[in-house]
Amino acid sequence: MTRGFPLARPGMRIGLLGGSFDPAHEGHVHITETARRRFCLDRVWWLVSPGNPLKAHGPAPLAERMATARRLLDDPAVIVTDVEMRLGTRLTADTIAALTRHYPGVRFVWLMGSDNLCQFHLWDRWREIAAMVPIGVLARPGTRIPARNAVAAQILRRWRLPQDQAGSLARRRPPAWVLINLPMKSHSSSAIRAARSGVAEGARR
Ligand SMILES: Nc1ncnc2c1ncn2[C@@H]1O[C@H](COP(=O)(O)OP(=O)(O)OP(=O)(O)O)[C@@H](O)[C@H]1O
Ligand SMILES: O=C(O)c1ccc[n+]([C@@H]2O[C@H](COP(=O)([O-])O)[C@@H](O)[C@H]2O)c1
Repeated sequence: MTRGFPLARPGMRIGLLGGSFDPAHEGHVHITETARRRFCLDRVWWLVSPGNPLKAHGPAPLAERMATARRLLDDPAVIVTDVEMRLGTRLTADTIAALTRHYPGVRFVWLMGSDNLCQFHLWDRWREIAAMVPIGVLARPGTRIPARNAVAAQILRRWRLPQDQAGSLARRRPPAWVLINLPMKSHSSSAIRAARSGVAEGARR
């Protein structure tokens, strides 16, 4: 196994939660716990991104974001990793292709909040992503209903599984996806950053 890469055995079901985690928050923890349970995952990897290809401004340094994420977690089944930086990939299609090559036999599931499903059709080679791995979508305040009618959701509608089949998602041959309704948490990294800069602004006055 390559140095710095998380360990995984063939047959394991691993959820991939990609994100800027700038910073990580309770919302991430909550959807991770729900995804683990509902999709019967052995592990969830938090792929701390070197930078979202669709976001104009770069995030805080990667090491800082990883350290904050690790402090927040209390579950050995959730691994915080900078594997995208190690692979040299930023685009999700490239990351998934590289991980599938590196970890033959591992069953990866891409995880995302419903806000991301709303703009999934803007991601690079999004149809390839849907053809490579099953996708688990977790409801997020404000986008639970819009996500059902999102462009990608419409195009992929015949591969959508009912929620009561979520436990089989990792075993499914892609395309396959599920939208999970859960008690939603409104935490967001941008709100945390805005609150911090408001505090810093106040302190300067
Ligand atoms: N409160 C939440 N409920 C559901 N999904 C969430 C929540 N917060 C984050 N996510 C999902 O977690 C993944 C990583 O999120 P990210 O690191 O971008 O945090 P964020 O809070 O969405 O950041 P920002 O506010 O800067 O956009 C994304 O798929 C996002 O949809
Ligand atoms: O590959 C793409 O085109 C693409 C476009 C937007 C977002 N993503 C990925 O989606 C994940 C969530 O991104 P973010 O910045 O909203 O946390 C993260 O892993 C990004 O790399 C990927």
